[in-house]
Amino acid sequence: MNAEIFKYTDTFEFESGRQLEGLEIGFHTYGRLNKEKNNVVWVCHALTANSDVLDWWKGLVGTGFFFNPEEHFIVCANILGSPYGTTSPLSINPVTGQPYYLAYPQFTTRDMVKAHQLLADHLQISNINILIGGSLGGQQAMEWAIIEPERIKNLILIATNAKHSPWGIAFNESQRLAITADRTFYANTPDGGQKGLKAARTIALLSYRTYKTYGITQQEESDDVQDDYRASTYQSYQGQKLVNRFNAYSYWYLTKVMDSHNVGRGRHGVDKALSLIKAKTLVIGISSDVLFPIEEQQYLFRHIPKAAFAELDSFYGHDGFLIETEALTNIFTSFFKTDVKGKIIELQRTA
Ligand SMILES: CC(=O)SCCNC(=O)CCNC(=O)[C@H](O)C(C)(C)COP(=O)(O)OP(=O)(O)OC[C@H]1O[C@@H](n2cnc3c(N)ncnc32)[C@H](O)[C@@H]1OP(=O)(O)O
Ligand SMILES: N[C@@H](CCO)C(=O)O
Repeated sequence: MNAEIFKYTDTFEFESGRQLEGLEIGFHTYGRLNKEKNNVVWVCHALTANSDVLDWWKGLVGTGFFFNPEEHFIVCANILGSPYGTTSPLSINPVTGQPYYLAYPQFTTRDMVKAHQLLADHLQISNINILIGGSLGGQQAMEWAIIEPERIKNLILIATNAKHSPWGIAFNESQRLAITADRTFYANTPDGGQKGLKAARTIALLSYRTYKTYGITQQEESDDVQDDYRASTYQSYQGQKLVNRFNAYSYWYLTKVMDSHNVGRGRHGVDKALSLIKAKTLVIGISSDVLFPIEEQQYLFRHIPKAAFAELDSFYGHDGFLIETEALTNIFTSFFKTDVKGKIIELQRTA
């Protein structure tokens, strides 16, 4: 299903003060807004996904699943800078008549939320019953719950953090170094930096999965192999898979967005910012996540006023938030049955 496009006719101003004309936002909706306007589920997607959440979060979203279009009005918007319908570095700048590429303004998770707010207003959504996101999606959801505490009733934050860590920034910087080592990145063409992007994705994968994931899925069956290992072709395949559906410029900007994520900026610190959240909040950490270790979600749990916490015990690592839909469904079900503040939801074992 193609994304619908919302065209914003005013000038969009970024947190940095820079401006963009003719902002377009790609989005999907599923189901209908009910008469009481209280059935909205808003999904914030992560780094390279798109607004078709029914496609990439199968098992959680769709008829018969936890987020059910027959019951909920489900909305997902393609994030700023991403190439699935929203204005990105490959879009034409209406002022110059040329694609932006590296002239695209640098932006932040707060700018992403500002774009979501514009779309929510356009769709006449005044209240969001459940706002949910994992990873970069969780960073956006958290920002939104701080910026507009009254609009968000329930908040689900998965495998995410309040301030991007030096470790996460280092992973992103290594990926950008891979991209800029490919000099075609500076050519400003739609396929610029593709070899660099391929290498960058393989670096990222090492942070999304674990020693154990590779051990289980990429183990050689024979002791006699001396080259062309499964783990090697897997890396190469995954890098190319991203190149086939994404571009180096969007990737560059979106990794910078993650780096600058810090809910405490201009708000007297992270703890103070988190204390502003009014939503009933579920924080989920994944036991094997090396990119957003579980301590980061425990921190959120301790500082968000009405929070519950669940640990998802998965061998998939960070990407478990995209894969472990059955365990997530069980956790959500427990969470919505309780009103107890500070509850630790039973550990979910999947592997
Ligand atoms: C427009 C679009 O297409 S958007 C696509 C949606 N993407 C998103 O939403 C982004 C978020 N999603 C993701 O990051 C991923 O899809 C995840 C984490 C959910 C799952 O990752 P996957 O790559 O599907 O799973 P996994 O790591 O098991 O790899 C499976 C793939 O690697 C291939 N593979 C596995 N082992 C090897 C190997 N040794 N050598 C080469 N290829 C291999 C499989 O054949 C399979 O290929 P396919 O994707 O073409 O079917
Ligand atoms: N695998 C995810 C990033 C992990 O947060 C994506 O490609 O969007």
